[in-house]
Amino acid sequence: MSNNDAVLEGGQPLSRTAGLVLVMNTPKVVEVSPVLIFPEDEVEKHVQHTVLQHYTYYWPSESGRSMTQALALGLGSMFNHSTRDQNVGWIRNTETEVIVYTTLRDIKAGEELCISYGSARLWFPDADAQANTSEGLGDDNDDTGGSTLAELDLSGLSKMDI
Ligand SMILES: C[S@@+](CC[C@H](N)C(=O)[O-])C[C@H]1O[C@@H](n2cnc3c(N)ncnc32)[C@H](O)[C@@H]1O
Repeated sequence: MSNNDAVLEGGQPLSRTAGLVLVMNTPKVVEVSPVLIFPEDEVEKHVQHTVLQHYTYYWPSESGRSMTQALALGLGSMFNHSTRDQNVGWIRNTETEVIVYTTLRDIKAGEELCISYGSARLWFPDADAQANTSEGLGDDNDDTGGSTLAELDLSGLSKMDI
């Protein structure tokens, strides 16, 4: 059993597709996902024409262009997005080629773990934003058109040793 087996399990959360649910109270690092990096030419020719585009993260490229993308292996591809209550932050480590996912607040066992896909427009109807509407909290993020997970600015976590 790996550490991840003890922390996360599959659930049926927000999107009614797969997601991740916490099985113990508030660990700090909930997942470290190695990444599979797609160079720019592969992104242009292949990735952006497939469902993989909905799972990949922007990854810094040698050329400085932003077309390089990375697929998180392990559980990193299974986090759903929350507009209302993101409880997990993430950050790339480009040296070790992993994405590290870290709790942002106390989280109880049984809660869904959600990251933010960033401020770009979402490419799916946001179940979390719709929940906001039903609670009278407004709905300003039910957009479509974006495609790739964007980076969250996590000051203070950028020097993690993982
Ligand atoms: C990175 S995957 C997350 C895992 C995905 N739920 C699955 O079953 O494979 C991104 C996809 O999850 C779904 N998703 C994530 N967050 C969502 C949300 N807040 N509302 C609705 N669908 C969501 C969308 O279909 C999106 O394309």
